[in-house]
Amino acid sequence: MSEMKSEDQDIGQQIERLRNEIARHERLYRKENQPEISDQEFDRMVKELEELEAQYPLFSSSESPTRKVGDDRSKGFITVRHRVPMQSLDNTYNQSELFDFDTRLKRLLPGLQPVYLVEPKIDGLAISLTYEKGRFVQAVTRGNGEEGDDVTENVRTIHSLPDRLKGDDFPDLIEIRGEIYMTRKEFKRINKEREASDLPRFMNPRNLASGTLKQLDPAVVAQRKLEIVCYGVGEIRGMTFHHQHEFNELFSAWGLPTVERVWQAEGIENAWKAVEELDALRLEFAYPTDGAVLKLDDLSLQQEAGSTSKAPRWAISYKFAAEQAETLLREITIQIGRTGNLTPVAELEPVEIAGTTVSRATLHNEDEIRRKDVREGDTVIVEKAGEIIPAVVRVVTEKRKKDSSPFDFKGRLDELGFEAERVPGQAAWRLRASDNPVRLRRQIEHFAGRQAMDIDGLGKEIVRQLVERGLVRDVADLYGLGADELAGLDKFAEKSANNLVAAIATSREADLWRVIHGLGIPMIGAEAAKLLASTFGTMERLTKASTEDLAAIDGIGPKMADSLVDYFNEDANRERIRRLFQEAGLKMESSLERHNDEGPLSGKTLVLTGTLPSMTRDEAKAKIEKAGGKVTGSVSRKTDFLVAGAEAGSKLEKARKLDVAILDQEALLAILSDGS
Ligand SMILES: NC(=O)c1ccc[n+]([C@@H]2O[C@H](COP(=O)([O-])OP(=O)(O)OC[C@H]3O[C@@H](n4cnc5c(N)ncnc54)[C@H](O)[C@@H]3O)[C@@H](O)[C@H]2O)c1
Repeated sequence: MSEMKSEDQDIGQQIERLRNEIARHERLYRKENQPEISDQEFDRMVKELEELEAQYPLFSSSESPTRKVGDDRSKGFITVRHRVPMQSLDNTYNQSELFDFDTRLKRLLPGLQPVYLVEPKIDGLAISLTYEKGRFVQAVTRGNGEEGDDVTENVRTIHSLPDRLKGDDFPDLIEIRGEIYMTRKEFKRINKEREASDLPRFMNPRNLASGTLKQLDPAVVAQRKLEIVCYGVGEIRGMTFHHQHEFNELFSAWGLPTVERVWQAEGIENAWKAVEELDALRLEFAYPTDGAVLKLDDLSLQQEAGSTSKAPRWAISYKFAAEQAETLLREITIQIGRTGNLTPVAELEPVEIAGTTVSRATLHNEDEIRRKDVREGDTVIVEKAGEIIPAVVRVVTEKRKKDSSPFDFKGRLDELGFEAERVPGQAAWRLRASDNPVRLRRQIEHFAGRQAMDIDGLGKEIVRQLVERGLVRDVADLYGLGADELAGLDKFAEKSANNLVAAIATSREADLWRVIHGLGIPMIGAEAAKLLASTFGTMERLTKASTEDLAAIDGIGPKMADSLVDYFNEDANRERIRRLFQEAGLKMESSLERHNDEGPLSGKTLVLTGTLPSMTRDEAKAKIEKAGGKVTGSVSRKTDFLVAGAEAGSKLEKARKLDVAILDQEALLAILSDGS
């Protein structure tokens, strides 16, 4: 009996761990647009959870990610309820499961002779567009399926989306369901531009499209070209349809962008042929695709089949698998990150995957190693998808050597002499001692990098020697280095030493955001560093900010705010910043759109709309910014004032709905004159 109990406990814990891990990846994917793992790996985790929940119904829960749609809602947007919920789709990567779907449907709908519609599965973000009497009125993201974010203003920047539908035969109201995406060409263009301005690249078109759609300023959205494809409907009032394929035909007639090719297939064998045809064609489409969607064409049969809490029973997506290869895992090494995070890495017998040679793959963390039971000397399946780093998918257990034993993560850290601890509530381990030489090296390399202080000539090899010889124990020591000390390093000429001293000296003038990013504060990348620099202007003000001040900034989440406050509370970090300022003489000021925190509008967010009697919008914007205010493009709960001129439209309505204070030109000028 007691044995049963402990087995139950183990399973319960396993399920809980898996749910937490899935929730973490959902957040990374949907809210931060920075997935760590491939979609296929994510789907495998969900499947594993589904199987466990089916086997142990005791632990099933309506809150489980297997029953709920992943949530994309974010701060700064108004939430809108969908008239008809937006669901997910069941998915499979395997042909026999696709045929099982057909069998299940036939069991559910006896006598069914299915006609399937096979459509490309666009890899973007789901969107619901409301048209009233042929006029576009609102765009809402999927959100949690029941309610999503109102992104109407951002969606209006999409040129290919008509404001008015063509023709004159429209329903009174229709929710059109589609997918927002970015073309590969536009993705490449933006990344190239970012590289030229020394900004980090985006990972893939989906992440970039998703980050763009959730920008609070439609002007930024307009600079990045988003596109849209429509394929389905939610609520319809005043028009009747009988088949799914009618939507595609009608959307084209209305001038809405649709998928260029759909297949109508009788029976699952023909549907499978269509899937194969689609796979051969899909790279020619303008949008990224990650699979095919099979839907019953007959709408009355769709209704009869119904849906689960997460997905319809009458449709399924077949996803095209990422490329995989089998190879030998020689050794598991531990990589030290700049924040002291310890990541296990699989050192592999080099193998060719998707045109590149792969010799290392991430194992993510201790829990992942345990979950997959990956051991040194195992034969493993490795996968590379898109631009995501290669990952070990599973072990080929039949090829496992008899004498192998499970990998002991903690034991390996002890062997390596790492003083480390598991970060509370996370799967990550982090070094406790900040003076670990490898961590110090990573910190200095990061500090000197192009994305941070941009110190030319301070490469990995020099850093290694500086640390080994004890010349640099902290980044602040770099500024005390003399040319003679540097000239003493191996293979380092006098001229290079002088150049390096000069480059280090120049970096004293670097903008504050480079210093913030260079410090290597966990979770704070270059983009966040820029936001912080432009908001606070000086390091002194930033270090005094409270968690609430920080979290109130658009683009700084609560976890980032906590991380900053933790960093500035640690004595060693305060001392580092003091030395950088007082001894090394770093300027630590920002010339990014400087913030006036004493002006009458300091800390306030304003939106301009309509025509003002005697000021252009640009003039008004400049005056507001000079007074310390910020001007954004759309009204949200964070807006303090709406400045409304003549012919103010939907923004005025929205401001009234949200109880945002409304100013006319006179009232604005009165506030501005308070400060002069
Ligand atoms: N890599 C990660 O860390 C990570 C994390 C979370 C989710 N994900 C990915 O997201 C998926 C879950 O997201 P999901 O619930 O949106 O499921 P999904 O993307 O697999 O399928 C449902 C969605 O497909 C879209 N779609 C595209 N073309 C369509 C068409 N022709 N007809 C109908 N719908 C179409 C719709 O937006 C719909 O909401 C996972 O399966 C995984 O692939 C990845």
